[in-house]
Amino acid sequence: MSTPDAPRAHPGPEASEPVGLGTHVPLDPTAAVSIRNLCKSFGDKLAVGGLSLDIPAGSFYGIVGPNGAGKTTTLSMATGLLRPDLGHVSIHGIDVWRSPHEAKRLLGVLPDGLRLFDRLTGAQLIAYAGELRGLDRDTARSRTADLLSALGLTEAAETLVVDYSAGMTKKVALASALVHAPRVIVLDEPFESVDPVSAAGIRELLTGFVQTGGTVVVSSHVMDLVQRMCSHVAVIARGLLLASGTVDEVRAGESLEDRFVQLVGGPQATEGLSWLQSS
Ligand SMILES: Nc1ncnc2c1ncn2[C@@H]1O[C@H](COP(=O)(O)OP(=O)(O)OP(=O)(O)O)[C@@H](O)[C@H]1O
Repeated sequence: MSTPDAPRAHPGPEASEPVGLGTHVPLDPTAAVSIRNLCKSFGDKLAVGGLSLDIPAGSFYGIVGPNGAGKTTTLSMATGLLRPDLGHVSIHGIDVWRSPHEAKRLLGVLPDGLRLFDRLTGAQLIAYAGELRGLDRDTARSRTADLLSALGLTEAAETLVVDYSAGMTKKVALASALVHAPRVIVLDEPFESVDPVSAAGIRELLTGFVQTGGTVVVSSHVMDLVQRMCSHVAVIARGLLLASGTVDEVRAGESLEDRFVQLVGGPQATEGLSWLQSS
């Protein structure tokens, strides 16, 4: 069996066949996140069709794929938010669906489209999230102040979350996911709606987390960002894993964006939109 951070596949440009670990390979307890044969359908729609992946501890792992590829569904199942039809996931060796409380203690999750208690102030929301995760009040408050400062939200600490902009809401949700000091942070599109300065601050925070041994898993559509920020990447499409490994292994000498387009298929034809041409 290959090591957790070995490349899982290097399919050629013509290949878009699913790759990955066989369903018989057991969960890897040394991986930060180990996923085996995850499947999920919504009615007739197969969203995730048997996906297996090991995310090494200490990696900054990007999950990329076109719209509707199954990224959110996979991350939701991997973090205990959505029950899989089939398959297993462990976080540092703890089975997410057999021991959800234990596994969730290790996880900080920023889901896509998260609903927050937006009638609380930013400071109240983060401290509340900390207390829900078992922190005592003083620790929750002092970590809240640290996070507000790190994310540039100190001035908005006493503002109701309902009055936050989209980017500020994203940042306060991120702070709420970090306050209990998880070992693995999973973020679905964390930079959406976030201005470039705030995005740089979030990147710095996440990079620092990885440097101290934590693991970050992030889904994104921005290939350039993933190429610069992540150590590893998995490409998924149609609910299947197409390639995974270190960013350099997956992009194989090309830009990640070019490699991504080769793997998932070229741009959609726009000939049918001739009526949209201005001349
Ligand atoms: N609750 C749901 N009910 C029905 N279909 C769903 C549901 N959630 C996801 N799907 C379908 O499953 C497929 C995968 O969706 P998912 O949201 O996981 O993709 P994604 O890769 O995160 O997409 P995007 O990049 O656009 O956010 C899509 O075809 C989507 O329409």
